[in-house]
Amino acid sequence: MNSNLNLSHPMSLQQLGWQPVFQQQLTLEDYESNVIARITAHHRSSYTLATEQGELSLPIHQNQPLMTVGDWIILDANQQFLRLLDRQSLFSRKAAGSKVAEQYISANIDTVFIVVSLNNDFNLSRIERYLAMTNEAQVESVIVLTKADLCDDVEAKCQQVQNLDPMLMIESVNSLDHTSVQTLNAWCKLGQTVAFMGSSGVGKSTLVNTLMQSDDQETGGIREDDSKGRHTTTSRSLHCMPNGGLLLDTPGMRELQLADCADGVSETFSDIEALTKQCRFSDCQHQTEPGCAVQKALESGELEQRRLSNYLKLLREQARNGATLAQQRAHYKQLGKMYRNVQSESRSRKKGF
Ligand SMILES: Nc1nc2c(ncn2[C@@H]2O[C@H](COP(=O)(O)OP(=O)(O)OP(=O)(O)O)[C@@H](O)[C@H]2O)c(=O)[nH]1
Ligand SMILES: [Zn+2]
Repeated sequence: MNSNLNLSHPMSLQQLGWQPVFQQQLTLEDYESNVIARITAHHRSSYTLATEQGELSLPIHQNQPLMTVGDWIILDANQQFLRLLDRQSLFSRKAAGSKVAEQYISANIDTVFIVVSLNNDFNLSRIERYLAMTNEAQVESVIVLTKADLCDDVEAKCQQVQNLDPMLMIESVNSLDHTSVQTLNAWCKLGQTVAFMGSSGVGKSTLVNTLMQSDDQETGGIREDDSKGRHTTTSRSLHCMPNGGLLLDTPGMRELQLADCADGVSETFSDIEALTKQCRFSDCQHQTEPGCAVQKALESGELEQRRLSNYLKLLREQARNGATLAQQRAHYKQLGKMYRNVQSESRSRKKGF
């Protein structure tokens, strides 16, 4: 398979990730004169689209529906927006500071790899939370347990995860090892759209880099050659994988962490949250305080210790992931600044300043 496929070039619908289920949404006119396009990037005022004729840009207009990377749309022969095709799957989250506005993160992903490392990050409750998110988005998920090379009870841990659900697909890998990562290629076949999620440091970037490397090409990564043969980081969010699959990688997808699941935690542990409202002190830590309704429920057997521990743990993780998110944003900002500085420096040099 050619690893130099680039979404800016003309590609077949199948190569762009078209699935047979979308076919039934097409009209005769679509076949005859309209253009089928997939959104490959979402910019401030436009979308980048991939089509069978090559890349297009579509200005964002207020009478278009809310759309996101991965969406399939129909344009007329003059490349004007006609309609959005019904989605197979959608990741969304509530916009910060708002209770109603939804932000769309990605659409029409076939498989999400939930990446969890076999060392520090290994946590069944977290896996359950990610599964809740992928189920919500209606996406098939595969649990990828990384750092198998650093773990001496891989089998036992895989079994623990399998106990959550006998139907769950689980792969353990060493993300740095090309051969080990090959098992994931079963989900990255021609036209399959995949994405990665998981906490910071579990090995998502490493996995992506290893998977993007074909045997004959060392560059890997989500970089593409510009006309001068240099590597430039593309602003596109969909990338062709050596095996024919499409990788959907956006900051939004990477940031989809437990921090976005506060509601989910409250909902899952609504019994405990109800108890906390009955504690004598509003800032009760539910440890040794007098009049603690949570401790009382523990003593009476109404509440299981395991469940309480899990709840407190998820709350702590949420706080930690929230911090990581802020740190990540600062990091990206810094990178952007550095990149701009390098660019302006090289421009100055060219001008002979
Ligand atoms: N030994 C070993 N190290 C790994 C493995 N996967 C990742 N690492 C290392 O773990 C560190 C973190 O990996 P990353 O790929 O940056 O993790 P990430 O999930 O992309 O992290 P963020 O970019 O913060 O979201 C790096 O030093 C990797 O080399 C693995 O399977 N085995
Ligand atoms: Zn209490």
